[in-house]
Amino acid sequence: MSAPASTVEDAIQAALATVNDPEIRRPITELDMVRSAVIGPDGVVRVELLLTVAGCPLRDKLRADITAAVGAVPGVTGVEIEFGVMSPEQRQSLQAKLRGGTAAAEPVIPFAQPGSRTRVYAVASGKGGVGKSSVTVNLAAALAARGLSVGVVDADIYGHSVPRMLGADGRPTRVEDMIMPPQAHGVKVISIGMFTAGNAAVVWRGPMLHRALQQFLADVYWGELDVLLLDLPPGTGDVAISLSQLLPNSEILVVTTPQAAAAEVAERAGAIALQTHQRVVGVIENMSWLELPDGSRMEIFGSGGGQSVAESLTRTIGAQVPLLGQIPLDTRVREAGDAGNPIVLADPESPAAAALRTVADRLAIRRESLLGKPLGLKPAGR
Ligand SMILES: Nc1ncnc2c1ncn2[C@@H]1O[C@H](COP(=O)(O)OP(=O)(O)OP(=O)(O)O)[C@@H](O)[C@H]1O
Repeated sequence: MSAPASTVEDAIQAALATVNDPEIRRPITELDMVRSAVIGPDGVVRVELLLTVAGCPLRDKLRADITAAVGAVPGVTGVEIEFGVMSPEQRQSLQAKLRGGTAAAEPVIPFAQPGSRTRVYAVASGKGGVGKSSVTVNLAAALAARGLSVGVVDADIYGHSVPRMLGADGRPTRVEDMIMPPQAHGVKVISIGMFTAGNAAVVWRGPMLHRALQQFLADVYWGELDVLLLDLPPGTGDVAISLSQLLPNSEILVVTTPQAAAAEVAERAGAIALQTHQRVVGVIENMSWLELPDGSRMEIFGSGGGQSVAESLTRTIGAQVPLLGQIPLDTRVREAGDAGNPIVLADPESPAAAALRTVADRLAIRRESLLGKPLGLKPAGR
């Protein structure tokens, strides 16, 4: 005996509502992508689906998910899907919907809104090459592996290496003037490198950098993020200042090596927080030592840099700045980064991965303990 028609149709709608758009990660029904879904007398359901863009690379995934969900409804004998494309008006209304119903003329940065629950960490270093990007991608992957919703902005305009290190080499898709970020290892990533041709160098002045960063924060559809990490360029440049203006509640993570010369410049990068009234969440020492086959440690870059930056920032800023972790030198960190599979995932038992995970745990624990409460953080030093 077949079920009454209305019940089957309700069940089909309910099944469609379980299918998420793979990019936007919200149900296709909520996004008005399902134009029609009709069951014929033969039990075959014909679904007309509107894609956001014609060349949508995720068409096959949508087809498979819809077929599985609708095909499982009792009484359904088959599923046929016809793909169409949204009109400019439909895309505009989708964009307004994603922005929370406001077709804002001015770009709105969701993380800067009162009550935003997203923790924003800006990863800064004094010198280049200390492993800031490696630390950023590993923290992002470790936090995502804990089940948090994580985004990364590669704001290292001159040395953008985050997409490669995360293996996120897809191009962002556009819905009107909204940008859908590629994802890898559960992390949403956006980088200036995704908008430049090949390996072209970007020579931008302050106002252009500011605008690019604003666009990454406002025009990218991030969804509800638990954590947003920003990989800043080394030093105390324009991007750090712009970020503090765009996201005054962002917190700074300082990466240094144990070397005294690196530590001195790292202190300067951290001390910028005094002027920008940001909080410095802690210091991460990278390349701390190399473990030799006999188990002893060779301190290639000396020792004590991380601790000394933490102590000096604690004094300068007048608030506790802890040393969050020490990451050993390990060729596997580089190899994993080169392969687009961060070491916390590629070799989770290695000492470097364990040290990175411990730092990620400390960052995530702070957020979970605040879950459900407005953050209301007082900027350090005020
Ligand atoms: N703990 C580590 N052990 C071994 N190699 C590492 C480690 N950390 C980083 N590296 C390697 O060192 C190089 C520099 O690292 P990375 O690009 O992350 O630095 P960065 O501070 O972001 O540099 P820049 O700011 O100049 O882009 C990379 O080749 C990376 O793979």
